[in-house]
Amino acid sequence: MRITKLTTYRLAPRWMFLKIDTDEGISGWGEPVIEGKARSVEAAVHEFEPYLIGQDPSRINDLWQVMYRGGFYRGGAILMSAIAGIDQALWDIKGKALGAPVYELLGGLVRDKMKVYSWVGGDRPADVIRDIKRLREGGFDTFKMNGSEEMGLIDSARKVDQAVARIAEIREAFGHDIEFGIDFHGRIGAPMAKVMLKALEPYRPLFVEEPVLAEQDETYARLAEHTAIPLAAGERMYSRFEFKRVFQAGGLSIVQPDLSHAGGITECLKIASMAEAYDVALAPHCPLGPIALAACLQVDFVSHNAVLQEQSMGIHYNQGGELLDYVLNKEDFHIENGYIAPLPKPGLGVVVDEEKVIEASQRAPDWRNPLWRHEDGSVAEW
Ligand SMILES: O=C(O)[C@H](O)[C@@H](O)[C@@H](O)[C@H](O)CO
Ligand SMILES: [Mg+2]
Repeated sequence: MRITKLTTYRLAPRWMFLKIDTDEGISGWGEPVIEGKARSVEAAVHEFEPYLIGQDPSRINDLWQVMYRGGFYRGGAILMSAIAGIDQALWDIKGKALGAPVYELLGGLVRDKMKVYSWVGGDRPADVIRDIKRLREGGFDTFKMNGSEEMGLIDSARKVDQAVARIAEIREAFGHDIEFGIDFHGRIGAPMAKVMLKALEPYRPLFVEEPVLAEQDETYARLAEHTAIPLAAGERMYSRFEFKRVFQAGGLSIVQPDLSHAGGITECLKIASMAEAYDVALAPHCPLGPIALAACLQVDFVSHNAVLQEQSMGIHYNQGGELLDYVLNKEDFHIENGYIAPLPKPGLGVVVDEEKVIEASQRAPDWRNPLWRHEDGSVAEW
């Protein structure tokens, strides 16, 4: 079998799908994207074409190394996302060619069902309690929400208290019938992270995510010494070479590689195994589309340390497109009591509605993340 063609489709809300065709009529789908920079990833995917066209798609390990090492310069959000989507599509082809779901090719299931959580609230969260009530009716008992709005490197007790009061209210409304993680998007620097974690501790969140930015990963170990709350990060780390630093330094209890950002299934399996050796849990990041989610699930279902799976149903980013809009086998993605079963179909397990994808890609918006500024006019982390 030989690779004949790579076709990319940018789609609402902020996704990109990749279709890889072969000369034997089997095609695979991947989702290479960085939110807000879809066109850059698209260019990177097509720059890999000369390395891929005419090659045997079954040699995923070799093609991965060719893409990673063959260009001299490597790593980073754009290149690793391009490799990620290509890698997913190659696994999809392999599974379809062999007539088996990818998790079977990886040694088989390590669990029967995977815990998923739901996002609640937006970037400036309000009405969270009402939304949690609604989502609980759909079976969810685990949630993630943003922890604060913009915060200065040194900021007021008032701002900390505001953020904490909301969490306190949620805990009081639901007691320990629900679990929630709090995502700070790196909005608080190291000095305020210490204050915030201490104030949040009595409310026992499941985890606190990106209390500080990934580029300050040396801080995680110090923060972890001051808090009993498990710390999570990883959506902005792109390879095992970056993850190795946080494993060695310690501090993270949960790593969150993104299957569409960190080199795909091939790379994330390795990151998952490294995490297991350090007793660190895995919770793949996935505020993206169905192919990205299917790729995450392949890794979850073969990784003993996978504890939680993010998914984007109803997420505030999904404006103009929902998780299953381009999926024909929607029933396979059914979530029951907060769990999803292994996707049964060969390959990644997603039957893509290609006609709809082609049609919708004609009017794809260019999603951009908001630019926030502090009161004094300086740029804030969003
Ligand atoms: O944990 C999450 O889902 C993320 O922090 C998510 O909110 C962002 O990564 C967003 O996708 C950036 O455009
Ligand atoms: Mg996050």
